[in-house]
Amino acid sequence: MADSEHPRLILHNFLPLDLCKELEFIHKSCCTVGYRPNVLSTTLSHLIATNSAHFILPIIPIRERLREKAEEYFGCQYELFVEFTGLISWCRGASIGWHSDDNRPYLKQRDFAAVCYLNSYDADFKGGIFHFKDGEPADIVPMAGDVIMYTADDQNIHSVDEITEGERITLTLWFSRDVSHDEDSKLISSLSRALLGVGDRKLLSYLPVPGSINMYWFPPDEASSFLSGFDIRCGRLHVLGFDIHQFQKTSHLSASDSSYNFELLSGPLLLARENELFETQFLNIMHALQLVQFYHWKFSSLKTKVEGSTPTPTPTPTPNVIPISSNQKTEIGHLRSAFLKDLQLAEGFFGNSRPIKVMDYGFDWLTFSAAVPEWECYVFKLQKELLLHLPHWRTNQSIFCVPLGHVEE
Ligand SMILES: O=C(O)CCC(=O)C(=O)O
Ligand SMILES: [Fe+2]
Repeated sequence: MADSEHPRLILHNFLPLDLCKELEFIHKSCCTVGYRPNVLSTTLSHLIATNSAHFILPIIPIRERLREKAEEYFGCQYELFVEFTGLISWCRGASIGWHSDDNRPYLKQRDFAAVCYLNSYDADFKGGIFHFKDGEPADIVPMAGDVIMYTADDQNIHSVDEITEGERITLTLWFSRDVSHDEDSKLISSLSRALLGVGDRKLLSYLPVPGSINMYWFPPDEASSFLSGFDIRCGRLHVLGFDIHQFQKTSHLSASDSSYNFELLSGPLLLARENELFETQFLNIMHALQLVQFYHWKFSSLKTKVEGSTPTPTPTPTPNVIPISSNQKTEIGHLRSAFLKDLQLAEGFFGNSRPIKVMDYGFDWLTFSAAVPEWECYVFKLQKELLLHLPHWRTNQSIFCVPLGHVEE
């Protein structure tokens, strides 16, 4: 498949599709504006910093398998450290010209790259084809579950075509032979700090806390004034048909008073859709977004449950939905114009993808409200697993899968 001048490896169907969907959910719930134009990213350190460290867990087994695969294929058994792990998405307009991945003085420690495609060309986005400058295979059409690995030096100069529609999502890792660039030790110390005393506030510990507002503003150079562009979290909610409403109205909203409005995203919120308000309170914008993304991820199974066609139908609570008053409608409109200054830009950035059309087709609040307890179970289980893993990670100063057997629900 590869020659010795261009060491590279292509693995088809390396990741199961349900895992790809899970990672997509994590990214769409937690990402910030990224390191390149029109790129969004979710780093492991950001997950830790925003009280979402439990989302690291689904990534750990893949990370381990990829490191083993790289060591085996490139002939460096037990020599590699993970230098960086991140979920990365490229939205409309993103591209990268010919480059090697170690092409900056501060990137010289990078020896190998692994890119896992979490969604597919054509079905989920257009453009975004990967090209190697020399050697075979030359062109890689991203397909969910496939992985490419290559040396980070100039034996594997590559480029990615511009994304013209949709959002192209990857899990990307770089490996280094240099232990001083091992990300594990840094992650373990921030994890230890973040989870200190977690036992005392167990019930709150899996609820996300937003990072600073400018991390979520697109384009990033507008984040000093917030006069144009949009908040990516509100943008994601908007393209899925949701608006936000302030839980408790404390004073008259002014769309021009941005600092007041931005604090509002860190406080309790309600979700609205068309002419209805869902009365379940969310802790902040991250919490609301996570629920919407979870609903989106689990849509089919939630729908099946609610419709009672499973052998043991789960009883679902009646959703607390009320009609929106005209005052509330005005307030919702104010929030929308404060956080989505450029509505068209937001729609173009995230829009036109298949799952959005699927959701439009079958939305109902009953199914949505069924997502709330399911989401709680899911994050609580991850949180428990994390707390069981952490002592082992601390002892070994390494992040790895600990065979813990069945973790109680
Ligand atoms: O996402 C890809 O296919 C490759 C991205 C890339 O070349 C990079 O991030 O350096
Ligand atoms: Fe690259």
